[in-house]
Amino acid sequence: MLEVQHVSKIYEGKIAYKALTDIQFTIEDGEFVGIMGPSGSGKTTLLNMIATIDRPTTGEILIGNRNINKLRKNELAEFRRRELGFVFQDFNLLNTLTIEENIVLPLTLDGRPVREMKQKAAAIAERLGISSIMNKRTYEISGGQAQRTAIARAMIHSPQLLLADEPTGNLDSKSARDVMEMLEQLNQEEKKTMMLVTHDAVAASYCSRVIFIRDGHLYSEIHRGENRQAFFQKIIDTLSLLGGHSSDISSIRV
Ligand SMILES: Nc1ncnc2c1ncn2[C@@H]1O[C@H](COP(=O)(O)OP(=O)(O)OP(=O)(O)O)[C@@H](O)[C@H]1O
Repeated sequence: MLEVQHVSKIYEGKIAYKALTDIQFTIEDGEFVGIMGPSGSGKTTLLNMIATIDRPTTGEILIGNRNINKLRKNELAEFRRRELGFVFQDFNLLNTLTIEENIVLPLTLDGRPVREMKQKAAAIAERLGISSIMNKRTYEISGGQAQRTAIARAMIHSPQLLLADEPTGNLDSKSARDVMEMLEQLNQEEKKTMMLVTHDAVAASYCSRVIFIRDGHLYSEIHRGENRQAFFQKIIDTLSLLGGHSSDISSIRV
């Protein structure tokens, strides 16, 4: 599904900075993978390249067997809109629209018929437990509901790959857990392929695999297995070996 092949990234400037060095990994169809690492380790840089927002200096990225670095600008925009879904820390919802209008936005951009949009929105809202807030505005809903809305919007066009950047960053621990359980369910029951960048070890413990990067290098990866609590502990242990600031490691709230 996703192949990151020998990817390096140098930010040119007065002093060139190598943010990523020879990163190589694969995400299979239906996997749920977390990316962790100390602040400045290159997580956002990596995500931006997979999101087709930025390009590697060397190396290739393939999504569903398509080499995204070979797509032209207009092809890229379409690829991003149709094949990828995005969930961000600050939800990125439009305040002037209702929840339903926010959810159908990707289909609106693709010019789909209104009836089809409403049907799809109703189905996904039901799935995510937000049917009752469809006519509300963004300022009338909670953070957890806002993130569920953002997930609904990211999934409504059935993208190949869902990318999430600190999706629990602005949520209290209860809402964070709800959102992660939702993502876990979408992954397990509907086999959605997901990649999540996070500082939050609890959020990462819902993934099936976590890849750690340090100073722009791949450091290690660990697999979850059956027990999420044990996986959380393994994540904490790896983070402490990785170093970085203690603020990078979220407080313990399994
Ligand atoms: N546009 C840019 N130009 C130059 N250097 C950059 C640019 N963007 C990021 N960097 C540098 O590349 C390194 C990796 O940054 P990146 O944002 O990918 O880290 P990160 O792991 O996402 O950090 P955080 O967890 O704090 O968000 C950092 O040292 C950063 O200063």
